[in-house]
Amino acid sequence: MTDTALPITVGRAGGFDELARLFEIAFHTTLPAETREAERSIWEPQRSLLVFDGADLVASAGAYTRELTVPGAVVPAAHVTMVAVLPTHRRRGLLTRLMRRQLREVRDAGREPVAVLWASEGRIYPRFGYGLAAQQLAVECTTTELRLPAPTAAEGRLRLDRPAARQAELARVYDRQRADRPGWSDRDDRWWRYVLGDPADQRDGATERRVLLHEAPDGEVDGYALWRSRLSQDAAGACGVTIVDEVVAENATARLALWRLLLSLDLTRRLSYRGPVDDPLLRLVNEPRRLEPRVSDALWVRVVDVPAALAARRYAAAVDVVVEVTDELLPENTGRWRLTGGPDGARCVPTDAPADLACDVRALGELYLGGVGITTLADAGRVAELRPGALAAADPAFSWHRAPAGMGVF
Ligand SMILES: CC(=O)SCCNC(=O)CCNC(=O)[C@H](O)C(C)(C)COP(=O)(O)OP(=O)(O)OC[C@H]1O[C@@H](n2cnc3c(N)ncnc32)[C@H](O)[C@@H]1OP(=O)(O)O
Repeated sequence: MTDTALPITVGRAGGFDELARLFEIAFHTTLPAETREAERSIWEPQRSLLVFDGADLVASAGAYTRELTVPGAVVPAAHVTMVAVLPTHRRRGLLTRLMRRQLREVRDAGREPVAVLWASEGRIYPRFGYGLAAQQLAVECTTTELRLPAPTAAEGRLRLDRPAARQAELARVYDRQRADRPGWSDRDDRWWRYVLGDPADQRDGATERRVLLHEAPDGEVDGYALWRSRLSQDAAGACGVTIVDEVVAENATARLALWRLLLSLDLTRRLSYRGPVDDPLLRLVNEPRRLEPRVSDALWVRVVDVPAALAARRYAAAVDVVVEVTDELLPENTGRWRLTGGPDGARCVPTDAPADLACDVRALGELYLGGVGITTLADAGRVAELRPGALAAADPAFSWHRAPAGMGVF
């Protein structure tokens, strides 16, 4: 059943509290005051699409205006968020209408070639052309079984501080790394305040968040970790958990020093951490299986403008391929596109030439950050090879030297 009776309206400044109420019901939660203020601080009312039934807000879909690192480039990307439909109004097509409207607006504005999101459930977004572009490694492990290599001689030093006091240094390290980390989003001052905000009502019995900084021998900060801990006791004594939210290191020395401390904190026995699927931690510890890594979903990418998106990223090897794309929601994307390029740049133009490969727009989203091979998608029946050899030729070009990773749910 499709509910076309209720109109879609645009959010207004001052309207956050009714959105918060919808969010609380749809996500089975309460937003205590501090968290609510943090969410309000980043909300963009003009990008908030809302559906009212009488006076009641019953559905929403929003977006943040941010940049996303993609292989070899940084592109504007609609960061889709706050998607919720009231239980009394679900499965009537409201989300479908909101997604169509949102994609149409992003496309027509012509500024953002892709949209990106973290999904609460993986089955919601493929029908709207979103592909799972980045996975993450979830680590919940016992640290006492793990050993790291000895530090190198000129290691630098570690310092502890309050994250907010070090925002400028964290931003510098993050920005230097961001350029080559597909899936990371930019953080302006407002976003840094949000990321470092650490509302007391969200700590779930753990400490406030701390920052561990690594300083190179010349005193420059070249790595940091945001972490907190939660102490607990069992019959044998203290068995706290170290909860690591973010590790950003500019070199192997800094990374090793940070992890050596995080994995060996007194009174802790366990670690909780989310990282990229190619996280160097897997290569640092002496017993990788003891990290008990689990792969789960991270970023979903929706290619909104096929030629603009494909031309915006870089390719690891020379590529010259004609792709036949289908897109039910944004028909301008449907057609044959010739992509040429390589590590220094790319072009993507419409063509009448025969296609080498065929796929839907969701598969393009999956491929976009270089997190999965075209051959893998072909093996899953999601990309068709129309010219023998086309897959093997295109596969190395679409890959990237770093696995994509999402940096924080938005
Ligand atoms: C980026 C983010 O914000 S992610 C957060 C998403 N929000 C949530 O998870 C909050 C709780 N859930 C909800 O608010 C709603 O159930 C939503 C937003 C997921 C779905 O909204 P609805 O208005 O019910 O979706 P809509 O009616 O348009 O459904 C479209 C289709 O998707 C299917 N679908 C929608 N949500 C789900 C789901 N969670 N699981 C399985 N199928 C789903 C519907 O069955 C329907 O399929 P059909 O066309 O074959 O009948």
